[in-house]
Amino acid sequence: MGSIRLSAWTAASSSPAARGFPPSDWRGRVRGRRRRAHCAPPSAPPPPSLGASSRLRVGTQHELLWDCRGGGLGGGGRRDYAKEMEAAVRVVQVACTLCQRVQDSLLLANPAGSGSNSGGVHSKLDRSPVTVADWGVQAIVSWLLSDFFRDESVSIVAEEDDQTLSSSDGTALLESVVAAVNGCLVEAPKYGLRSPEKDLRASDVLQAIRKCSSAGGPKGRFWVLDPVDGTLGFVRGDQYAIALALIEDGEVVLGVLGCPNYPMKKEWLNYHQRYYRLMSKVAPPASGSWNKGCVMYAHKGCGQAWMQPLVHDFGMLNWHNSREIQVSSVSDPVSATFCEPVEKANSSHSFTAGLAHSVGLRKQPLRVYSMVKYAAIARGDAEIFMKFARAGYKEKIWDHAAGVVIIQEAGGVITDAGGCPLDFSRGVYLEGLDRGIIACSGALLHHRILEAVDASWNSSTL
Ligand SMILES: Nc1ncnc2c1ncn2[C@@H]1O[C@H](COP(=O)(O)O)[C@@H](OP(=O)(O)O)[C@H]1O
Ligand SMILES: [Mg+2]
Repeated sequence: MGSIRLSAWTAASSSPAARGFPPSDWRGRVRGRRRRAHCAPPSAPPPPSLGASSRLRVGTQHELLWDCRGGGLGGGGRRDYAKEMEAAVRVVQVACTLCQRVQDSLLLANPAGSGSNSGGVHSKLDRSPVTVADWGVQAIVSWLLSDFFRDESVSIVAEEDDQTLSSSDGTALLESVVAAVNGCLVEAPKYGLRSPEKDLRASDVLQAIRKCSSAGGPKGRFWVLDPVDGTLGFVRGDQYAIALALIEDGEVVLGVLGCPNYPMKKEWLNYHQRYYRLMSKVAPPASGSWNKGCVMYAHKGCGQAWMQPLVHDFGMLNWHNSREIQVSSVSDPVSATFCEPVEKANSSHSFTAGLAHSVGLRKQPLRVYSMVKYAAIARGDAEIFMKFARAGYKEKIWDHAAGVVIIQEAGGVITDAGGCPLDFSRGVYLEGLDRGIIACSGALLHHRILEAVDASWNSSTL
């Protein structure tokens, strides 16, 4: 089982970030594979004082989440995506509930969380795990978004397809997915959403899953969903995320990250881990008994990112519980913490160890499953995220879209290793990605990591 060192999380500052703009020699300057010749410098978020006055309004079903001046309706012609954000946050909250229930039952069936094929964990063609939660989340997100935007066509790019469920071997699995979906949709009103008039049938669920077959691209608007990001963490009772983003004309305009095992305060992580390990041995923990997770969200150009607790079993979604998040102000490598995937098959631990050494990072890396790493950077729990996949691996847009916009709006910087913004306009893959992904709380650290990559790339085995 992969290591997770959440208990080692240090008290990195979450005070307002020192947000430098990228240095002037920002453009891709590197040799090496996958290098793009030119790219625009990454867009830096506006300082918070420049028109980012926000307030939460609570009221009708379609209330605004905030008034992001300058980016709001009628403000400089840019849309504020309030309706879309409202829908996305509510829908991700429902999805988190579904995931928590499925994870609880998986752990009850298999307390060791070995990730084996028993207890409802199945294998995809690439041998990665998939569970009822992956299909269940995809079905409810598809159904709820389509219902929320009744008059508009909703286009979704998402990770799962319906082949396994539609096959003759998939009947029992499909039944489990349908039960999980209906069990959550019936509670949609407490999240401010509509329930279906009657339970969805298997064919409705399959149709909702199938509907998520958009191929993305440079034009138009589509949602991007990773129903359970970090499935390995999910089946091991560890961190995972539900990631939903909206892309318009190739740009991520809003992102929502549901992190059901990532508490509102990092100090609670320790407690969560111990509690969960203990409880999963004796009985399924009542998901609603305490607020163990959070949902983060941001929209492009607002200069702000937000976090709210998960809605628990006896609660209702309440926007007043949201609070602003910001990246860490730490810019000294000695005090900085970097995170990376748990699985070294997903990112070279040896290469990042070399980078860490040359930049002067002293702390042990935090190895965390899923886009919770993006959440950690956005909230100031860590300063750096690095991912260097093996040559030939193509990163998918759903693994990054939501996290990228949340980090940027919280004050961070994220690019590929050549300093170019990630390109979400070219289908389901991040085509043209130069070597790896680097996210930092500030431009200074980011610049130093890029330089270290340049200096060590040619002698690496990547
Ligand atoms: N060989 C590989 N190299 C890099 N990333 C990979 C990979 N195989 C899978 N991944 C991606 O890494 C994600 C998990 O991220 P992490 O390693 O940070 O926890 C997976 O998301 P899913 O779990 O949604 O499939 C998957 O998209
Ligand atoms: Mg993923």
